[in-house]
Amino acid sequence: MENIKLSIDKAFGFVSEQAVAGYKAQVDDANAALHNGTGKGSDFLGWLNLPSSIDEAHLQDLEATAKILRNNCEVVVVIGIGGSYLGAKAVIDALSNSFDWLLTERKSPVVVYAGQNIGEDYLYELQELLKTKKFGIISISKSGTTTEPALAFRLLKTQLEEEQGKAAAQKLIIAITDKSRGALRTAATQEGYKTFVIEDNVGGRFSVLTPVGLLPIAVAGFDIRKLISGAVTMEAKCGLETPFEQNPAAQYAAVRNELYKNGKTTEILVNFHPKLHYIGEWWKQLYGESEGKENKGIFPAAVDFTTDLHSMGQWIQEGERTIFETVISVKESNYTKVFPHSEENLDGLNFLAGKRVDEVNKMAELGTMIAHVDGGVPNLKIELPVLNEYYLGELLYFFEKACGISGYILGVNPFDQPGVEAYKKNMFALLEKPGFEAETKAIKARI
Ligand SMILES: O=P(O)(O)OC[C@H]1O[C@H](O)[C@H](O)[C@@H](O)[C@@H]1O
Repeated sequence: MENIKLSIDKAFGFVSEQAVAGYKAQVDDANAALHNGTGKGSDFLGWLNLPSSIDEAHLQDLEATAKILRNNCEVVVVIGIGGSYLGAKAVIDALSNSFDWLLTERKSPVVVYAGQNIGEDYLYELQELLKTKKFGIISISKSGTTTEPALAFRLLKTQLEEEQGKAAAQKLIIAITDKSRGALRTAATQEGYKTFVIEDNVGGRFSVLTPVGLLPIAVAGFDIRKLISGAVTMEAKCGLETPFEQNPAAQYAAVRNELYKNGKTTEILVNFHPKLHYIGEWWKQLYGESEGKENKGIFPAAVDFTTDLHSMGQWIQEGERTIFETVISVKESNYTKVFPHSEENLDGLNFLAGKRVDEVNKMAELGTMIAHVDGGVPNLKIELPVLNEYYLGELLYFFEKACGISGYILGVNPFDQPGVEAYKKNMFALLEKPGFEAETKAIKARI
């Protein structure tokens, strides 16, 4: 069976193969530190052996819960922010019909999201729409105290209870949170919601293969067993037994650190498949929060090609030479669409007649890679044989493992995010949250 494949040879005009190979000892140490729990943040390594440790009872519980929502809801609102929604959205978008919400003969509820912003119009419009739909809620927050999802949950819980009555609403709300701490846990216990636990040792951005990602993905009708099975394959392939040269996570971690050392301070994750946009968003959180600290870290950016070649393409081709690209390429499309011949040939496109759309896309991909490498942009490539649950599972775990190794090579703790607290403190001070009196006074004096 094929696996996702990493190619790093198009970086070698910019950094030497020898220099990348020279990371072997460091990478092996980093990988060992992860597996032995001897590195920074070692109390957050629950994701490391997670795929292979998921048991049948847990899967059945997830599937049974998903079934209740699938049978009773036209719309399921996933409430969460950051790691508490990006993984689910990335996988669901990657696997869904591009026009999912317009499909009339539905087999699965439409999954929508809330609590990932504080948009008043967004929440108003969502609530208006939900007045006409049978809906359920999956409320996700590891800490159980994050403002954005808490706010959305209060609004939507109230709406559901008013529309359905408290007893019926209770059956349509699932909470995924800490086992004992936080306001969401308190509410779940008090109201008797079905809950799933996010273990202490799994950070939000590494939680896609916990119920945080798995339940919404199952609700959307996708096969979480295949997703996990792909992740299990990658867990073995990126494990301690695999030598540096054959370990994709080790190779990716090594080459991106060497590129960084040589002034490539921004990594752009590229896709040529519109369904992968949110894989880029998930990846940005994973690498941004893991590596961006102590005044260092590659800045993670993402683009959708060919769309963004007509906007960001100029900058990438000729702007500051501090970037490299990591291209996610999907080898085989799921469907076939062939360009027809035209007698008039008014658009001059007869040279494409008989070719598949994907062949044009692939030539765009190849042409872009050559142009960008020529223009001074190192290119890495990750190829998925096809877009399905299994290879997405491989991809997600590959990125997680590489992130852990890469963060250790950089010398940071890849599993904390102290920097995100600063805005929260200011927001609470400005909103005069009880307990923030001194901060309120201090910040008001500054504005
Ligand atoms: O799941 P929660 O505790 O609500 O956290 C949601 C997100 O917000 C936080 O501020 C962190 O920066 C993220 O790492 C986290 O994924």
